[in-house]
Amino acid sequence: MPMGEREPWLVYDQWSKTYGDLLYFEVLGQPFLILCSLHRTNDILQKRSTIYSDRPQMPMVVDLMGWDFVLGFRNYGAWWKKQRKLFHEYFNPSAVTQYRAIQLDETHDFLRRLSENPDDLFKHIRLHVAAIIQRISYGAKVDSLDHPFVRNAEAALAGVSEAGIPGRFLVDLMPILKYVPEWFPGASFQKKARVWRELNEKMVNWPFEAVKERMSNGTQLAPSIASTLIDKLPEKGHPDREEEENHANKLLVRSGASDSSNSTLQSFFLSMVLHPNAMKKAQAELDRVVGPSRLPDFSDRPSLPYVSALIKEVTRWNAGVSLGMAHCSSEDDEYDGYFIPKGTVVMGNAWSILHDPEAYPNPDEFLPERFLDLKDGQLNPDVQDPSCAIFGYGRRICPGQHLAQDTIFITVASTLALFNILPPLDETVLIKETDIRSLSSAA
Ligand code: HEM
Repeated sequence: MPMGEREPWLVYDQWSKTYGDLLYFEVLGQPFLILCSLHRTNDILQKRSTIYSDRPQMPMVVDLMGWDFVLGFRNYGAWWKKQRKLFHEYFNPSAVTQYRAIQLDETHDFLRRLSENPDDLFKHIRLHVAAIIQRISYGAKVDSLDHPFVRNAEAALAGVSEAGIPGRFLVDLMPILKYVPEWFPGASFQKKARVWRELNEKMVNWPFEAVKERMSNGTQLAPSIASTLIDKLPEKGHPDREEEENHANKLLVRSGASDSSNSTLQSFFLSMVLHPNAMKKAQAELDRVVGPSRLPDFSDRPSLPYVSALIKEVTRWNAGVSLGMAHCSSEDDEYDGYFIPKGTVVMGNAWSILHDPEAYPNPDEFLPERFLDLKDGQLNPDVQDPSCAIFGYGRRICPGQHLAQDTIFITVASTLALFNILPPLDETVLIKETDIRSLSSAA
């Protein structure tokens, strides 16, 4: 497959070297604007966020599959603002600290699974990320990918991943087709949309209804965001009850499903296989700070600058979400002498930003040290943090980033404290052998 199909950010990055950091083109009359530097994302998506915070039309995903309620796909407006505010209440930097005990506990389960069966690394990562988010959202302990909530959510998300590929369905290019009935010859996309919509509705309602039921029969033991939201709902029969409940169960959908923490953790394992020296330096720091008789905790984070630098370098070097989610302009605009029409699809190219040699000398090299002040070994605040691009931009910036950063930190630190990550012994798996280090009794 040519590079452009799988990795368009690399193509845009190459184009930007010839044509500049502002790329504009049209496909079948649809204008696209690709921003290939932090200067451009700041100017457009940040400083002009009042008109660059909408999402592009996606008739298949949004209208036919019913993803219109999901914060990430919702158009910029009153419903989105209310959801976003509610999301912030439960996922702001101080709110997420209350979930750390869950993250720690789930990380220890992850380590146990990894030591029992290292061949299933990718499955363990998926389960780990899903288990944390399900427990925080619904108070449900999930210990298998076969858990019905997880299976259903993964199937629903697989649908949205397929349908979200631009041009995959003709209806995205000709929205009028959304009115064609399912029985009409050639309208098989309607049947697919119906099946995915059903999975989707189940993903929204099923876990939330389960919490309601457990609360009413007194079996909801663990607190969760869902139970807090349900407690705060107006009394039954109150005129606002339906709308509030609607907001409450939709809030958890993005968080209840999988997220990009998955790809970041995969990228971490890959980076360690390719860069054993960086792994050894992080392990030496863990040995010094945490010692051999316990596993790392969140309180160790300030004393682990090399581990923090290594995590930043993992996200910079191989950014999993290089084009992020597309924004869309809601008004005509003029910028730097150029006219940008209303309805332009705008994307920040995180790859270009995170491989800018001005900000990161020798950008293709994996060098955690670039984030450290070499005089004292502490994190250097003057080096651009990769979170300026990996979590998106402006008003749409990822509201789950604080939770994600905690999950990544505790998983990486604990894994490095316990295991050596070795290269594959054959080409079918990423790591064939994990070598348990000195802490095997502590997990
Ligand atoms: C390493 C992990 C993660 C990465 C790299 C990541 C990255 C992103 C990116 C690039 C966007 C699009 C931002 C934009 O449009 O400019 C986004 C949106 C979003 N993310 Fe994350 N994310 C991560 C984890 C999470 C988690 C754990 C949650 C939930 C707890 C979450 C919830 C959301 C939501 C709700 C949106 C949509 C925001 C909106 O459209 O207003 N993310 N994320």
